[in-house]
Amino acid sequence: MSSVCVHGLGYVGLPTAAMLATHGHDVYGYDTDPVLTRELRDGDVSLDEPGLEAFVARAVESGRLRIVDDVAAAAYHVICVPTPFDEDRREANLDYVTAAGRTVGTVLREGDTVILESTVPPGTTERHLKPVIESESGLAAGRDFGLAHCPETVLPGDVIAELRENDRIVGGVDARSATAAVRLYESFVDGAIRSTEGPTTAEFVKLIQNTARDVEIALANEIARIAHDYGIDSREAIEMANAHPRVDILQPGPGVGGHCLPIDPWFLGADSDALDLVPTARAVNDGMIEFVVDLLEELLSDLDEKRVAVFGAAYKGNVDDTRMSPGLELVRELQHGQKPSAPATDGGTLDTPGVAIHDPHVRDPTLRLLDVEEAATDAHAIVIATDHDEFAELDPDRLRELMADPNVVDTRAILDLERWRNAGFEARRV
Ligand SMILES: NC(=O)C1=CN([C@@H]2O[C@H](COP(=O)(O)OP(=O)(O)OC[C@H]3O[C@@H](n4cnc5c(N)ncnc54)[C@H](O)[C@@H]3O)[C@@H](O)[C@H]2O)C=CC1
Ligand SMILES: CC(=O)N[C@@H]1[C@@H](OP(=O)(O)OP(=O)(O)OC[C@H]2O[C@@H](n3ccc(=O)[nH]c3=O)[C@H](O)[C@@H]2O)O[C@H](C(=O)O)[C@@H](O)[C@@H]1O
Repeated sequence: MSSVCVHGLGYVGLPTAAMLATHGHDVYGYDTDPVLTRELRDGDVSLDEPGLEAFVARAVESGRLRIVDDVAAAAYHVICVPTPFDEDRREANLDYVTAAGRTVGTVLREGDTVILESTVPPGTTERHLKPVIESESGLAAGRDFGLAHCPETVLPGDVIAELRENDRIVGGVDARSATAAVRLYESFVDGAIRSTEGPTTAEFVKLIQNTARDVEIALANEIARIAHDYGIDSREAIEMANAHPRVDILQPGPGVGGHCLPIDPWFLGADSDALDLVPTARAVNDGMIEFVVDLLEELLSDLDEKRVAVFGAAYKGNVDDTRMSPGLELVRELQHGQKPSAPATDGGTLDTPGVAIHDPHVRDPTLRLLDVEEAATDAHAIVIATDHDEFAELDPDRLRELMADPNVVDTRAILDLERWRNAGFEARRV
């Protein structure tokens, strides 16, 4: 077993650190956010991920996972820092990767191995991270220390199982780097571990996985819009089509959220002009908000002076992550559509009298989140924007009593619409 310093204790780094500790490694969990590290030392895991809090608590209690505020020297450094998309410059923001590389460089020793897990544009490990670490440490990648990219592929909502079960791809800057990185993953991964010819291929593979899913969802979304024009239920049509052994259409919805699928296609295009279908798919997915507004207008004819309750601020069901959430995008769209006389947003919060937001999973003080009944009171329509399990259990009879008008748009096909219609609702479904 080895010593490992995990850089970044978010959705990816925290479960990875706990997993490594569970498998006998001596792990230092390092994060630059002192509030987060203090909370973690107090046993407080704020991420809404099934089983994660207990998993981390066991790793900490075992003494093998130490949450630290100062970077520690270790045989392995695993970098799990954010790589957001810079909307203005239309490129990946690699500042966190640079900072992590510098920090690693201050404690790096000959024989150590550095692994970048963050999702990055092709070429980042070789052309960006390598020179940063080399100049800070005075050591050479491949000769003095190992350097590899091993993209993370866990699905939020099932992270602990997928960390163990998913196949992994490892791309080292040389064979020794790859061997060292593979050895670390072999200690806890049940899936296959494949080595690629260099880190750039590994970076590319990760990006085409997420791009493929984004494009496939775009097809489902376009089918939903076409089906609407024919008065056909797209969900039923898709289910029928998927009975064919070689057809597997995904589910339409209000668009694609999260901080991966909507941005990774742009990372893929960082150094290539060959993207054609991919940006079109992005536009189709982003355009679904407009379609949801169209469905609302079908029900309400005019959105002026109407109160809409958006149920679901998280980007998908049963998670608390609101990054690039279609539900919040819909809220913004509805706010912009309000008459100029309507009250402006409140100090940057997503809050106007005409739009109410409810989400039982999200705890975000910058959003004025209401409970179910407050959100529904005097509303002219409810939009189900996220497929949280709780929404399938909503009581249409009670909601009808509270609402100004009983209308519902179910963008996730999670409601029993017959029951809602029997309760007096006018309903639309994406
Ligand atoms: N969330 C997900 O489901 C998945 C994310 N990824 C990728 O993994 C990477 C990390 O994503 P998340 O864990 O979701 O991010 P996150 O935002 O949840 O966590 C990142 C953590 O890194 C910390 N940090 C920032 N700079 C640091 C530095 N220089 N040194 C140490 N810590 C630092 C932040 O304080 C934060 O706690 C991203 O590249 C993301 O695209 C890949 C697969 C799945
Ligand atoms: C190829 C793939 O499945 N990638 C995963 C993805 O996680 P993420 O939670 O973003 O994926 P997701 O469950 O497809 O959700 C993304 C978005 O797409 C929407 N969605 C998803 C499936 C579908 O049929 N229809 C649909 O509209 C979701 O509601 C959500 O808004 O991106 C993760 C990442 O890279 O961060 C990656 O680790 C995960 O394995």
